[in-house]
Amino acid sequence: MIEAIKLGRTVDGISLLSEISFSYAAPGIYGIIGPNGAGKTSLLRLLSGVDRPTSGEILLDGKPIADYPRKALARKMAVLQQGGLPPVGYSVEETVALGRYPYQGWFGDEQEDAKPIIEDALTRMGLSHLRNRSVDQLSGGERQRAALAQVMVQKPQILLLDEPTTYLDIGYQLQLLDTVAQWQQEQSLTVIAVLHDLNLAALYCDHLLVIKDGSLYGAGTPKQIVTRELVRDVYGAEADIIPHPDGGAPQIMLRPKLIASRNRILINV
Ligand SMILES: Nc1ncnc2c1ncn2[C@@H]1O[C@H](COP(=O)(O)OP(=O)(O)OP(=O)(O)O)[C@@H](O)[C@H]1O
Repeated sequence: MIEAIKLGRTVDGISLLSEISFSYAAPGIYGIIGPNGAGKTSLLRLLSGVDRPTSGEILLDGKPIADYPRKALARKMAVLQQGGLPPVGYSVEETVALGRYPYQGWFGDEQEDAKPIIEDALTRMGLSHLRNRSVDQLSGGERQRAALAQVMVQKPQILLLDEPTTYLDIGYQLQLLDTVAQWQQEQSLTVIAVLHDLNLAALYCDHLLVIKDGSLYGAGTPKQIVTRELVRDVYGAEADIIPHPDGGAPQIMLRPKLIASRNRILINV
């Protein structure tokens, strides 16, 4: 269980986040949405323990996150950073294996045999054939999949994802989110994901948190949250909302101001 209590963060006198509270007790996929600069990444950095809140606190299974030693925290929580892995010169397999560090002693030894765990992650992410390739020779999408394989072998209970579909084409966006959703169900994970694409957020998330100007704008199921009013108030855009044919998740049909007149011109050409 992860609980945020009146979280706030101020940097150099500027408030980035204020009074953010929520509590995720059950496993599921929890999305964080909001416009550019709203404070989504800042919130994720607080949840992961990278940054400290200037007010409020985060409890992980009832204990303040700041009280967890680094490796103990890493056994509970893994983070897929925005942009995935830095392009360092390790092979894909070595990079994925780095995810086992919370289980290793001083000399890199560990009690469990990690090989099958690493093998499983490489297979699931379609990386087996690239195992010996240097990470800096991967495409952006392959690097993102290697980053997910790395956090998979970390075997967390909570997975934080910051824009996991960046760099991915639509096929790989679905593949990555399907993998996360399957993994979430198999392991009863709590996934907290910052997502820009509202249609994907509505399709994959059980619950959405909307951040606007550093404050909580709304929270609820995708059907409650993804509305015409949200698109207008939060993003300043006009849209129709259409239920997805499979399951009815709300999907956004954007209505740019110029498109109607532009279409008329194109029809006349
Ligand atoms: N260390 C910092 N010092 C000062 N301002 C910061 C710092 N980190 C972030 N900000 C500012 O805080 C605001 C929120 O940033 P954040 O990255 O959390 O937004 P975001 O919702 O993730 O945005 P995006 O969707 O564009 O990635 C932005 O205006 C950003 O410029």
